[in-house]
Amino acid sequence: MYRENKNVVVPGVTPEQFKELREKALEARNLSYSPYSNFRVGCCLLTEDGTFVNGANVENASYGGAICAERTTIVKLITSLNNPSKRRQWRCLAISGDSMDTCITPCGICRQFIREFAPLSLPIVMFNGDGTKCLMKTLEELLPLSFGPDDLIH
Ligand SMILES: O=c1ccn([C@H]2C[C@H](O)[C@@H](CO)O2)c(=O)[nH]1
Ligand SMILES: [Zn+2]
Repeated sequence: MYRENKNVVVPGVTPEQFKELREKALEARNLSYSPYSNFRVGCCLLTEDGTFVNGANVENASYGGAICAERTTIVKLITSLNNPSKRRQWRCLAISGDSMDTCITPCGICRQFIREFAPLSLPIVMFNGDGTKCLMKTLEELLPLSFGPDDLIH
């Protein structure tokens, strides 16, 4: 099920960019504020112009207020852009948890949040704790038959 990292080829992502995505997703866990779950998650998003945006999960004393690493990262990207046409120019999204055995996968809310901006073909790379294992799926594979902005046109 999991692939050896060295064999992973992500469409549209150079091997150098892949290494950087992995490093930044793992490193971003250090930014996590997760005193309630003690479950750190890091994320890194690569855009079409080669920009890397990172983020981590931010929890709250009112537990339901937690924001996942993926949504932190996406909100950082969207609110950093002056040019709205860049909002949808995503190349790859990578995430990492601390588990060495399993590769973390995005929750349902985050899958839908990614769906708002990314193409269905977006590669999503999911790493284990030290980046030696990873899973790669497209957004469409993680969120089949999805509902998105275009569906609101009536
Ligand atoms: O893909 C995931 C899954 C969980 N979390 C966070 C939310 C919460 O802070 C903690 C435990 O669910 O992990 C993420 O950031 N991303
Ligand atoms: Zn989530």
